[in-house]
Amino acid sequence: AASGPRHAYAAMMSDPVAKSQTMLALPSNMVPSPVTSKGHHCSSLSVTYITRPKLVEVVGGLLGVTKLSSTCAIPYEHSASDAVAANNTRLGKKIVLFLDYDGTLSPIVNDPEKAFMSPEMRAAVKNVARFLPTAIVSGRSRDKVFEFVKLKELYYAGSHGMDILVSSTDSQSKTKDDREAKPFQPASEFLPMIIEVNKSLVEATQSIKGANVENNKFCVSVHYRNVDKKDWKLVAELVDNVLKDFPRLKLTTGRKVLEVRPVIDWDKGKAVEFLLQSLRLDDPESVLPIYIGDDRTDEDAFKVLRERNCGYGILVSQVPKETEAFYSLTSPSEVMEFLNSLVRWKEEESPKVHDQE
Ligand SMILES: O=P(O)(O)OC[C@H]1O[C@H](O[C@H]2O[C@H](CO)[C@@H](O)[C@H](O)[C@H]2O)[C@H](O)[C@@H](O)[C@@H]1O
Repeated sequence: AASGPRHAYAAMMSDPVAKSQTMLALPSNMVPSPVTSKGHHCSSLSVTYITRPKLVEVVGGLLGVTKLSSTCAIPYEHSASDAVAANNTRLGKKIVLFLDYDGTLSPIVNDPEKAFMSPEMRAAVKNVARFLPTAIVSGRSRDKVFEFVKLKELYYAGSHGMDILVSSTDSQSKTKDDREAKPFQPASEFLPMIIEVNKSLVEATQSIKGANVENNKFCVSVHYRNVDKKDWKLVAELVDNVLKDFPRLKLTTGRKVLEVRPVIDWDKGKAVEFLLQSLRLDDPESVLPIYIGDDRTDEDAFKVLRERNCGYGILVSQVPKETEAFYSLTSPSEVMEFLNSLVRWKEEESPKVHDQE
């Protein structure tokens, strides 16, 4: 999913939201039912599409409470053997949560510097992290996303997973130097190049009203949300022109944003695999990863979970989209409700933990 069209304008136009508002209407025959996809172990359909299950179905399905109407719902067969394990889900698995930031924990706003999460959302994330290992996986730089989230108890993967901090006490590595947490940065050699391309992109787009370049440490975002639509093509051409001098950088797209990043084979999906391994949570028999995200780059993570047949992607979207996710929620506020549902369920499951606090 992360490898898109080579040219910026083609990438912009392949974004269904950018193309046409008329595409966004939800067909009446698609409400509400679960997501299905080709290639999954329990799918009998050949087309990937997403529809909108009710929040209660998402929560119920993931917690093994409510049986969904689809053959692609939940692997209930695990419940009998595993339910006795302490601190586990009703499916007998420990849930690990991966959360994208923009559009998932915070609403999309015009100014990327003002994409604050609400205090209520922060409380929900803090609460859920009391019970479940929780990681933020963002396209922002790790420092920037931490400034927004401000929760020390989480794991953070910034720059689309190219900057991951796992505390040494949680990681597999046991050498004495590991007392200090060290970030895992697979694109570190690209740092000087990213500084250079950031400068070139700022210069190239400075005359375009509303264009905004954001340095995300190992990748750069060129925002066109506030650019007059007639100038989108120009923005794309300018970005393409800059990239001619940087053959080791590639382009991906997000929501009204062109993302410039190293050509290395690393994305949010790889970051999820890395975190699961580092946290020793990569046993699919005992761990159920859940990844919630709204963007195209989150598809890499949904795909990893689907292909490993070990967890569930939840797409945050108000409109039907092709996706590798398994469920969808419509907005950050539904994400918050979902997190609060997880907390309530964990509190019911382990009243002693709750009472002690
Ligand atoms: O992986 P994410 O955490 O979702 O980051 C993806 C991009 O998110 C931000 O841009 C998006 O949100 C902005 C604030 O709501 C909005 O103005 C912009 O149009 C969206 O694309 C962030 O600013 C980018 O750098 C990230 O690449």
